[in-house]
Amino acid sequence: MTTTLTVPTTTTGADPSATGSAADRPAGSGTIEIRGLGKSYDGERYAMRGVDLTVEPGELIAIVGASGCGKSTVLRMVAGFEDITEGSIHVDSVSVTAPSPEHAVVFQDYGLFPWLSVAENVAYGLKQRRLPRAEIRRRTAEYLDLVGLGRMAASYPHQLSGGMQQRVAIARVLANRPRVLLMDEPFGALDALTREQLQGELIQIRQRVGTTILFVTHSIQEAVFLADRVVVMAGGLSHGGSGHIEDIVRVPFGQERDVTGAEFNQLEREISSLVHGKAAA
Ligand SMILES: Nc1ncnc2c1ncn2[C@@H]1O[C@H](COP(=O)(O)OP(=O)(O)OP(=O)(O)O)[C@@H](O)[C@H]1O
Repeated sequence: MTTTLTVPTTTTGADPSATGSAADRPAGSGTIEIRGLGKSYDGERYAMRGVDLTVEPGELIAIVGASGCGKSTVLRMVAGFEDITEGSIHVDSVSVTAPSPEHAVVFQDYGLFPWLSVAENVAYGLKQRRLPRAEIRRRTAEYLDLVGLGRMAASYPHQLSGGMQQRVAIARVLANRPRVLLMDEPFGALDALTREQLQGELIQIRQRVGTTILFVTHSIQEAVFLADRVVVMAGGLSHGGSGHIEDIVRVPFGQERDVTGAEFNQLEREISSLVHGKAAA
């Protein structure tokens, strides 16, 4: 990947001209506080344990780590899909106990309803929430425009490429104006070029809406390219212990991130060493 894109270093300020963005919310919205979080699936062994993390409003945090260390478990617990065995999660001081459009997830497999048009997919959650029709129409158009699919509103998912389907999935979640956006390997099913393109688009979307994002990825390069901080998880049941946070690495780069740059590659290597438990190169 040779892309050089503009990335905000501190992103608490959403584009104030963006209508319906997180900028509409009071200052300080979009905080995730995770304290002493642990999960046991069998009531005996902990898949992950002792996870402490505060995500600031507007921040993009990437979670990386070897398979089985508990990345998705953490994300699913923040989403409210999994019971918390020990510890707590709060989003804007509200305890997470169940799924909610306030902390919605974009998954790798898009999850669109094939029998609904693109616009109907985006409108679906808004209808469930019984928003007024005019508001549903307005938001659907606004968020489809945000992801560059305003002209595809009447199409059906099978008529779209994988990248376009994932953009619809992002629009559908953002139309609910969530406090936090959770993404579990969202670009993992895409070819390399489309993945690169969607990474760039996520940066632009983020600049528009300013939503806090928690992003799980297997790609260290993707993490360093997108994130303000990279959470490195390690361990896990297959290593005879519990998954845990090994380190949290701040990405010190400014607005331009060149994935071919020496400093970028050095940080990738350092994070890779943390993931694989080796001394930094
Ligand atoms: N529903 C479940 N029931 C029992 N064990 C589970 C369940 N979900 C996950 N686990 C176990 O919890 C541990 C952490 O799984 P998790 O999917 O969170 O890891 P991960 O870091 O996201 O892995 P990967 O990178 O492979 O997606 C693994 O040992 C896994 O087998």
